[in-house]
Amino acid sequence: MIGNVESLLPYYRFAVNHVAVGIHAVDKNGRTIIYNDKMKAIEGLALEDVGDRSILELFNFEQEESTLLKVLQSGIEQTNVKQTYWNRNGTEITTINDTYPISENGVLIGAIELAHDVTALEKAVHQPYRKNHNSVTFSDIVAESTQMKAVISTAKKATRAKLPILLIGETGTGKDLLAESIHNGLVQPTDLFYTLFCHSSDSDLVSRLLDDLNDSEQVTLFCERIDLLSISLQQKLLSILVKLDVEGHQFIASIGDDPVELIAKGTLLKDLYYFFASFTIRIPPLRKRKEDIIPFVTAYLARRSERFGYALDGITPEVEQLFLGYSWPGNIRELEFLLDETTSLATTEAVITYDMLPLHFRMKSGFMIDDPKQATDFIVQPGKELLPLDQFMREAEVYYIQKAMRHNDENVTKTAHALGMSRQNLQYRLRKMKNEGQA
Ligand SMILES: Nc1ncnc2c1ncn2[C@@H]1O[C@H](COP(=O)(O)OP(=O)(O)OP(=O)(O)O)[C@@H](O)[C@H]1O
Repeated sequence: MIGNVESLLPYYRFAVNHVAVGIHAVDKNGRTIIYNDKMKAIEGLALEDVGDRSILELFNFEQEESTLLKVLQSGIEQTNVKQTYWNRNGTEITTINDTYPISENGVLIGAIELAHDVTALEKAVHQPYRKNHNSVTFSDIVAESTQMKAVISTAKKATRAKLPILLIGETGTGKDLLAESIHNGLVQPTDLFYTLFCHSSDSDLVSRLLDDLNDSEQVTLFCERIDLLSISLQQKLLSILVKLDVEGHQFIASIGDDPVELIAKGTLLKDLYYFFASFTIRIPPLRKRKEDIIPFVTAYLARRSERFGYALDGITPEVEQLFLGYSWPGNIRELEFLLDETTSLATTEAVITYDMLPLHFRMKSGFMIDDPKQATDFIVQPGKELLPLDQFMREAEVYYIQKAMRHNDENVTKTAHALGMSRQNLQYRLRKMKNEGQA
């Protein structure tokens, strides 16, 4: 250090308040002693607010969730910890924190937290393509399977055809993404991409269409999920489309099921279907193109680590097998949400393991194995003799209880609660497993 501490104080003060990292230091009683400008900006508080109060009073988190307090109590540093909480103004904050104990002459005197604000990034990654990028293109679409490659190649032809386009696919298969990519790839570009969200309960939305679309502009009108509009609104939409149908506009619509079935059920107006049906693209559900699952996971993790600098860059073979076996009724959207949920809890892990997956998914993926052959393979292995049922059930019970205990940090009370049994009952089974050498 050059110069004495006193003369350096103004420099330290300046540095602390201009650095882009939130700094919060507390003394050994948990009282705030440093709270810099960036931290105020992150947490929406002022030093006067922080003054004499302890951390617990200021924020709505439980004692065990405050890393500053944990470090103060344990004396052990905690780095790369992600925290999402609501401050006293009710604002949601997500930070990645490094928290260190501060000691002098071997005695713990306080703790300091360095917080990187990732609130905005966290929100942005939720809808990674559509909300983030101004301009989604075909290269943003994961398409490893032959079916998806065919979809992209047909969609590219549609950019030249100057015909209305109908996108057919289950929820979450990527119809919106494809519509935007088509718009951005149009050989004769339009001025505006306008989405008509047909699942809004606002019945005026169709009426407003004519006012919203300015005569002078050429528009790509994407009518999202026309099958969710009432038949009378579909009639109204068709009459507007016919009026608008002049050279230069591009019309795209999407539906969530087979059009013949929708028409038969009375949820899709035949004439509206004919208006769009000149160029039809079917996006298959994810369970029919499993080759896209792992590439999507890889692309998702790469994008995330690029943004946050996380180490998480893969999944274990066990998770891969589970993902490939599951039927994904919510398609890519369901996979994306699952990855959001799993990675938002990750801290320093390098790969996603089975134990990191949310319990609801582990439960349901156990029952919703898509391929019955694969489901059988877990239990009935070729070339192996079948176990008697009661032995199989005993082994399954041991396996399930061990997993449940691990998931609940070996806490008997929590595990018993999660398994819907009494503490005594679980303790009895654990003792029995131990005596039989299974735990
Ligand atoms: N092939 C893909 N590659 C990358 N991301 C995808 C792909 N398919 C879907 N997604 C992502 O999955 C999410 C759901 O996609 P999208 O909203 O386009 O589905 P959709 O078929 O329009 O669903 P809905 O019918 O419910 O509106 C989006 O975040 C989208 O970016």
